[in-house]
Amino acid sequence: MFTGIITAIGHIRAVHALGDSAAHGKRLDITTPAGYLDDVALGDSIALNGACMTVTAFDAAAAQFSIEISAESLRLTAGLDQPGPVNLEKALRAADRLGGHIVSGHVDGIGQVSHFAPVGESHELRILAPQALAPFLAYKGSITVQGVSLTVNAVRDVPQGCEFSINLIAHTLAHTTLQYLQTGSRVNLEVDLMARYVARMLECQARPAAPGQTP
Ligand SMILES: Cc1cc2nc3c(=O)[nH]c(=O)nc-3n(C[C@H](O)[C@H](O)[C@H](O)CO)c2cc1C
Ligand SMILES: Nc1c(NC[C@H](O)[C@H](O)[C@H](O)CO)[nH]c(=O)[nH]c1=O
Repeated sequence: MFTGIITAIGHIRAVHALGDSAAHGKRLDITTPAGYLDDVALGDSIALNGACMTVTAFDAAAAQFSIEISAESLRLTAGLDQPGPVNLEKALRAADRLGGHIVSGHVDGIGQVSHFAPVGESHELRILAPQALAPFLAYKGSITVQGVSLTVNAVRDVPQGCEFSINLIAHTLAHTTLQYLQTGSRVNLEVDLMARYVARMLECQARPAAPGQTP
């Protein structure tokens, strides 16, 4: 479990093939700010751009850790197959403040930036999401973009899917990789857990109960 409050920007320094075909995953070597791994142990979960990964090796003194990403996870996520900056979040501890919203670390879909420009003292970010995620996007609902917990300010259905808009404050840009986004950038999306349950309840209510089924 995560909250979507990014705690550091790391860097994917090396991407190693774990086999010689597309069915194989990759090992990523990631560096972090000094001290970031001091409370991390082998097997801990760290989200990379919103995708939960398991620490398979680490050197806290060198501020470096490795994860293995499966071919399946590579297929379902964006940007984790190449060197570059990544948003990092360690898994939630019971005593932590829930500053964002509840995030599982399972990427639900890949969106594409359709607009990113300054507006007043902040920035407007618009993202085109796949049609399958449209039922989970709502005005003032929560969404995770590249692992960052954000508030949806507008949603509209378009022929290619569902476009939503977010207001990004300077603090969020400065502390996340969202500062590097451009029109056309692909981003990992995770929809709000509550929206997922509401959609499922509505789906079940619309269906007649099976014979012998009790409420
Ligand atoms: C606790 C947890 C740990 C995970 N660890 C890994 C991992 O080490 N490697 C991987 O390829 N996928 C892992 N996943 C799955 C990965 O996050 C998922 O495939 C993508 O987010 C796409 O939905 C993990 C998921 C969770 C919830
Ligand atoms: N909800 C919005 C946020 N939230 C704060 C960020 O999640 C946080 O700054 C980031 O994870 C770094 O720690 N920020 C926005 O700019 N816009 C929102 O709607």
